[in-house]
Amino acid sequence: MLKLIKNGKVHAPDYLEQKDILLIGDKIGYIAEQIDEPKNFVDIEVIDASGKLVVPGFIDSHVHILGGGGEGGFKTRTPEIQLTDLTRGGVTTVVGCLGTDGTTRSMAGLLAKARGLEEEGITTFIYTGNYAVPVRTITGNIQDDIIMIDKVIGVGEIAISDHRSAQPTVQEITRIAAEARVGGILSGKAGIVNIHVGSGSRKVDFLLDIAENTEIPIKQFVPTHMNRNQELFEQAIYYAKKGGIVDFTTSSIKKSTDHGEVKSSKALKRMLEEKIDIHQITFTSDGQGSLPEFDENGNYLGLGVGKVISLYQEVRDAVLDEGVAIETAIRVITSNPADLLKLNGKGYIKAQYDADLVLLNQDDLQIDTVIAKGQTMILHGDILVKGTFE
Ligand SMILES: CC(C)C[C@H](NC(=O)C[C@H](N)C(=O)O)C(=O)O
Ligand SMILES: [Zn+2]
Ligand SMILES: [Zn+2]
Repeated sequence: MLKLIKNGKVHAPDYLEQKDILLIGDKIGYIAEQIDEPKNFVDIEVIDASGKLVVPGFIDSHVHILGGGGEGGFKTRTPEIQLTDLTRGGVTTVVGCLGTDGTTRSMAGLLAKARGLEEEGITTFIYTGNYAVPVRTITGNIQDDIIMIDKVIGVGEIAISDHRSAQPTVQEITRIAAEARVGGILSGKAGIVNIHVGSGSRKVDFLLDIAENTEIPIKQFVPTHMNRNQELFEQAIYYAKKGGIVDFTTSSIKKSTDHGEVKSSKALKRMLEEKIDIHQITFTSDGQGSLPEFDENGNYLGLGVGKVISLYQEVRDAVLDEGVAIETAIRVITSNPADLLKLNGKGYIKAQYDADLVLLNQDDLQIDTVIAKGQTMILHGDILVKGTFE
């Protein structure tokens, strides 16, 4: 199947100005000043991108695709994701994870859901484990999961500094990172440890300790929710200046009880003002994850549900409200997760890369068209492909 995307302003994320892009099957074939349909040739679908920006498909590297939650009892177990929850947010690659509940949500279920979404048209990966330590794997061993199961790219989300964590020791987190790292090395994967950072006073002290006192590189960890309250966000700046990766959660509880969360778009702006390298920053949505609230004694107050749609909304706010350049801001949901998680063929508009693209209206930066693995999922605002049960 051939698709020709004409006249778009391309942010690959580097700005390539106006280019035509020829998609060949599920790959980007050619990018050139001008590509015209030959006469008397096979059928080519032409998409006119005049007045549009063309950017790489978005990567949401922390989504509870199987559903999550449960912190308020069984009725608060959140619903699993549907395909268009992802594609409406421009997401063409997702990394699924489990959270607090590793009993009624299993790794087998997470892998099956990831495979289901892949069959429905997007690219999926998963982290093995959930909040708990020891890590509940598929094969019984972290290294074996990463080496033997294609979709497993690392471990997570492992909870620290949280009243819902397993209260792991630094040694336990070190051992998990060591196993993930070697599993990654032996399989050509990132072997990243996705760390859930709670509201506890120890913040990411564990990770600074490990980076300081072991051979584990600081970039083996991706600590998420680093904008969940002001004091953690201040440490995020310090942690990034030590070379660490910082991930901000774009879904938000409106009235957060944690001394107020820092809106992701504002967090990004502040990090750039602090001269942090953009390549160390990612956004994830925590989609379908629960956003529970607890009082200072850890009593449950209520919960919301994360939304994938917030991922790009926060990037758009960073551009429109905080004055961050689009080719900078877009990196946090395209080339940065692709590079950090070693997602081959993802995150860039380049020949031979996967045909994952999003077209944005030039005037309001709203999502217009979404193409995943060469298939048009949304065209000029119309949803063309829905999930099996949508
Ligand atoms: C960052 C805050 C607002 C949300 C965050 N969500 C999760 O970690 C996922 C959730 N526990 C689940 O298992 O579905 C939290 O609970 O702290
Ligand atoms: Zn979390
Ligand atoms: Zn989560």
